[in-house]
Amino acid sequence: MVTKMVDLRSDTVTKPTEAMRAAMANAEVDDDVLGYDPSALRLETEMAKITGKEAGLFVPSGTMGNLISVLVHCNIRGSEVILGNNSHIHIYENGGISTIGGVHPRTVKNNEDGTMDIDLIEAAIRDPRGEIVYPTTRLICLENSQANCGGRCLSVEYTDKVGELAKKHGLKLHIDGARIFNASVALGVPVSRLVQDADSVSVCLSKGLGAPVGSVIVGSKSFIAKARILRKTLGGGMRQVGILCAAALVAVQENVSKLEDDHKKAKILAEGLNQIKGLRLNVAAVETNIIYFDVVEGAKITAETLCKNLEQHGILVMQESPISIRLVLHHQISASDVQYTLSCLKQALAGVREDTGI
Ligand SMILES: Cc1ncc(COP(=O)(O)O)c(C=O)c1O
Ligand SMILES: C[C@@H](O)[C@H](N)C(=O)O
Repeated sequence: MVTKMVDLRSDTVTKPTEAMRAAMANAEVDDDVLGYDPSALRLETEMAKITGKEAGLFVPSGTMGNLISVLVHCNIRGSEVILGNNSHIHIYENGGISTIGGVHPRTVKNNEDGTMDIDLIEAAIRDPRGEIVYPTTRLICLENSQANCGGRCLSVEYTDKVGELAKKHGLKLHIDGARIFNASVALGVPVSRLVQDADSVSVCLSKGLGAPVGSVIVGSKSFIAKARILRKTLGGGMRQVGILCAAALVAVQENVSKLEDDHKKAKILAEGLNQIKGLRLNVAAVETNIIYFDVVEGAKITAETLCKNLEQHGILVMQESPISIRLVLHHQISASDVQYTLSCLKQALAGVREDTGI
């Protein structure tokens, strides 16, 4: 009988803390579509201040935050956005920028470190002289930290270079900052400096910060005014949303300081995984709270079987491919959970044949 649950599927799985529940129960609320919900206004003001932008807008999800941002910047038919081939917007958002917004994606290969080569981004920008045949490039999207590359952090120097490139070509820059706080903590750079050149940022409160719901888009006042209208168009306008914003405010106030511990636990887990025969990963690539590892050919177990084995021991993980598994740390994973996970993995891989050369 499983006596312990260790949920490493994602940092989206956290449950609201008692402080969040109390804040929700006592939240000051009003009609947010009419622009009067005091808790929403407080959260939006706080997020604008933290990110160094003029204004913010609470949205139900990071997916909607990215969609609204892209559609505001690319509001003319035939617009094209340059984004990573391994980006969340391109892979996990149902192609919403195209299916809903009619925006054409132009992907550039994400490097292992989450970046896209600057020269390849520039080469992807359409030549205006070809406008009779080409879409028109209007936006560049970055993702920091870059989830599918293993939670890798984009440096402030790199982000500034992309910002300069966007300005040089009259383009806008959006940052999918679902985990921008993780990047800020890992790099030791304030969020406001990391996103300084961005025209818009979508920040998830429901990931490492542990809020039950929501994201905040930040940008200029005029950008946010357009985003507010589009949020309503998409059905994201909510009434007494202060109930959710009150929990999100607690998350911002109480959980940013816990992110460093998430990263430390991820590193300890990665180093432990690296000692287990049959598993392969790059420990140096673990910069924040996300770990990807492979179950190598020749190990006596497949990734699928290993996930089932772990589940039988109360450990939930995400299988990402026939051989790779993702683990995501968050503030509700303890140091003993990390050790328990390692002991279950060691047990599952015990007896890997020496001749596998792994
Ligand atoms: C990098 C990144 N961007 C955006 C999202 C979308 O957020 P949501 O799940 O709230 O739609 C996620 C994950 O959920 C993500 O990992
Ligand atoms: C899978 C993806 O959509 C989600 N953002 C996660 O990282 O869990």
